[in-house]
Amino acid sequence: MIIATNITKQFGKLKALDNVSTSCKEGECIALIGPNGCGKTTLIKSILGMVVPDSGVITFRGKDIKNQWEYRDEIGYMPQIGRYPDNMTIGQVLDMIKNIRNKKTALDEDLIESFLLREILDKRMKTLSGGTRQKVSAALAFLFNPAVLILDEPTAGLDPLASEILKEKIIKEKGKLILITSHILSELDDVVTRIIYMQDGKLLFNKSIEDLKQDTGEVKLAKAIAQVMKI
Ligand SMILES: Nc1ncnc2c1ncn2[C@@H]1O[C@H](COP(=O)(O)OP(=O)(O)OP(=O)(O)O)[C@@H](O)[C@H]1O
Repeated sequence: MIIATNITKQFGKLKALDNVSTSCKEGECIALIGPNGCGKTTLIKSILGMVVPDSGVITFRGKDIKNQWEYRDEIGYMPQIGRYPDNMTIGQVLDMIKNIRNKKTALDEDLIESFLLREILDKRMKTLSGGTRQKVSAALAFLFNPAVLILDEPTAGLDPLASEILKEKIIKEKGKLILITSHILSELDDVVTRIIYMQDGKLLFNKSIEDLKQDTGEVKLAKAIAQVMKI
């Protein structure tokens, strides 16, 4: 569904992405992990067309995404830090995005309900706590029932109950392509089917969970990855 081939992106002297290649299929839930600054968000933003790679090709359903935008209709994106117009209320933000997307099919308002956002629709974005802002971002990512979900640190800032609600929602979306970055590996245990580990802009390994657990003899994802990193 998404294929990245030899993607390189340099910011000044820093190689944020160094010849990264990978492919992501429908139905996969891929965890993109690695230390701070290893290039995860840059890779995600390259897929979204928010960062233009210096070289390499990214295709979506077989079509080069360069200078394209329609493919983004099929993607729900939850950024690490959602930025919204300060003076707009949650309700106005939701309406604005609905207008921009102008989608005729049914909306998925599960998260609006389960995060109880409907009760605070008239709260202005500038007054929201970090976690509530994250809930708005999550609700927007799922709202248009996209075929692809790209979630950048989705549970950062969410309380345990909200994290669990979001995790349950991700599990419910099985069949879609889900790309998720997280530093909290224990959270990904029941969700993820494949792990991509990045370091210094390079893709260090790319393995299915079964292979990873079999290779290491570990059941817990965090321990399995720790084993691989020691080799
Ligand atoms: N627009 C930019 N201009 C300059 N440098 C950038 C820019 N965006 C990212 N970088 C740098 O590229 C590197 C990769 O950043 P990126 O945000 O992709 O890392 P990350 O793996 O997502 O990190 P984290 O886990 O902290 O979210 C970092 O060193 C970062 O400072």
